[in-house]
Amino acid sequence: MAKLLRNPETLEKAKAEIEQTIGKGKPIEETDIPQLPYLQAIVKESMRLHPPAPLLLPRTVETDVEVYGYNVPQGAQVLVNAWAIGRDPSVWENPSSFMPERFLDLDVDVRGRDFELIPFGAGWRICSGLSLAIRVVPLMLGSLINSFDWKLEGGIKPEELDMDDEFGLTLQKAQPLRVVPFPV
Ligand code: HEM
Repeated sequence: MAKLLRNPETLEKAKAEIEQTIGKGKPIEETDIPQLPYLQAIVKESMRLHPPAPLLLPRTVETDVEVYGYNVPQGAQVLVNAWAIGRDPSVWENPSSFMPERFLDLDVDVRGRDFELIPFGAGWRICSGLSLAIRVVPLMLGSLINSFDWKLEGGIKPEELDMDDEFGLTLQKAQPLRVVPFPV
């Protein structure tokens, strides 16, 4: 929601997609999500820039291994920086720009298959709530977009909205998002 209020033209495009596909103000069902590629692209782009678990979960190396010329000894604790991977300029064009459009023609998924986008981790210990989350997050976001018009509180302009992250085991928005909903 913060990304959309910071980028009103993206919010308008998402709204238009939902209105054309489902109808203004109508409730969205889980089965509608595959028909909403732009909404899904917004979720991917938000997770690329702000992965909720920025360092995934720590791993311990079982045996000595060499990775790209680096020796990683048995017993070492390894943290995978999904936040940095999502902003790597050698992988992503204009990495810090919020551009959901980049995913419309890009076959990159969040299910742990494409290592450039791993908000749910990958491998044996991949998030076990992934199937639930990838259904619920677009459903929730789409419902918020289609049920209300949104305004930033206190006359704040979109470009003034603070988008800093606060780092920890999970990633939080440094400043809370304050918005006023208006029923459509
Ligand atoms: C947008 C929502 C979510 C995100 C981005 C997310 C992300 C993650 C990440 C990054 C990990 C660590 C994976 C790794 O280190 O490779 C993880 C683990 C886990 N997640 Fe999620 N998660 C989400 C929602 C959920 C939900 C809804 C549930 C449960 C209903 C859940 C349950 C778990 C569990 C149990 C683990 C530990 C798995 C293990 O260590 O074997 N997550 N999640």
